[in-house]
Amino acid sequence: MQDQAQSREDFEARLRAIGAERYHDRHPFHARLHGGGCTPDEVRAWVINRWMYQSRIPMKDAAFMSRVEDPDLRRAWRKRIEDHDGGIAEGGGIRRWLALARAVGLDPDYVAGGKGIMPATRFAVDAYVRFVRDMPLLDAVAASLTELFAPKIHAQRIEGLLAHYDFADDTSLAYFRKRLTEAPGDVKFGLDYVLTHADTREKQDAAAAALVFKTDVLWAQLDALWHGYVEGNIPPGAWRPGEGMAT
Ligand SMILES: O=C(O)c1cc(C(=O)O)c2c(n1)C(=O)C(=O)c1cc(C(=O)O)[nH]c1-2
Repeated sequence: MQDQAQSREDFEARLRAIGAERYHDRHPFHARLHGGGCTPDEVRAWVINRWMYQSRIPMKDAAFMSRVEDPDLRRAWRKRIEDHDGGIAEGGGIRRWLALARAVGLDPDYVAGGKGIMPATRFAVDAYVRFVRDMPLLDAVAASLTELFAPKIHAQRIEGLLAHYDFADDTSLAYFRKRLTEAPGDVKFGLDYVLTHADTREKQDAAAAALVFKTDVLWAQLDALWHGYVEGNIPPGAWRPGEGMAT
C-alpha cells in the first residue's frame, strides 16, 4: 500500500532539511570564496563557469513555460525570464553578471561566449535544463526550490566579497544584491505551488527527489571548480589563467 501523504508542514520541513544538508553553501569552495581565500584566478574561474548557470536559467524557464497550459501559471513564471534578460536599455541579471566579469578583469565577450567552461559544469547545467524540459511540471518547480536557500548565500557572498576583494563594489555585486529582492517572491510562489500540488506521497517523494537532484547540480559545479582551479587539474579546453582578459 502507498504511504500516506505527509502534512503540508511536515513536507515543507522535509524540503527545508534537504537544503540544510545538501545546499552548496556547505561546499568548501563557497567558504573559500566568501572567506577571502580565493586567488584572483580562482574567482575568475568561478565567474566564467557560473556563466553557464546564469545563461541557462532563462532558457530552462522558457522550456518550463513552453509546457504550461495554465495562463495564470505562465504569468507568474515569466517574471523569472524578465529578471534575467531585462529590457534592451537596462538589461537584467545576465548583464549584471557580465559587469562582475569585467570587474574581475575578464573580457565580458569572452565570458558570454561560453568558451572555457569546464565539461562537468556544462554537463551539470545541461542536465538541469533537460530535467525541467522533460520531467513533470511539479518536479520542475520543486527543482527551482533551491532558491529557498539562495538569499542567505547571496547575503554572505556580498558581505564576504566586499570585505576581502578589491573588485567588490556596488556595480560588480549588483547581481547578488538584486537577487535579494527578486528571489523571495519567486520562491514563495514555487513553494506554495509544490506544497499544494504534491498531494500524494508519491508526488511528494518525486518533488523531494527533484530538489535533491538540483542540489547535486549545484554541488557538482563547485566540485569541478575545486578540482580544476584549487587543485590545479584544469580539464582540456577549459579556461587557463591569462586567457580571456579584458584589454
Ligand atoms: O548564487 C547562488 O548560490 C544561486 C543559487 C541558485 C540556486 O539555488 O539554484 C540560484 C541563483 N543563485 C540565482 O542567482 C538564480 O537566479 C537562480 C535561479 C534558479 C532556478 O533554479 O530557477 N536558481 C538560482
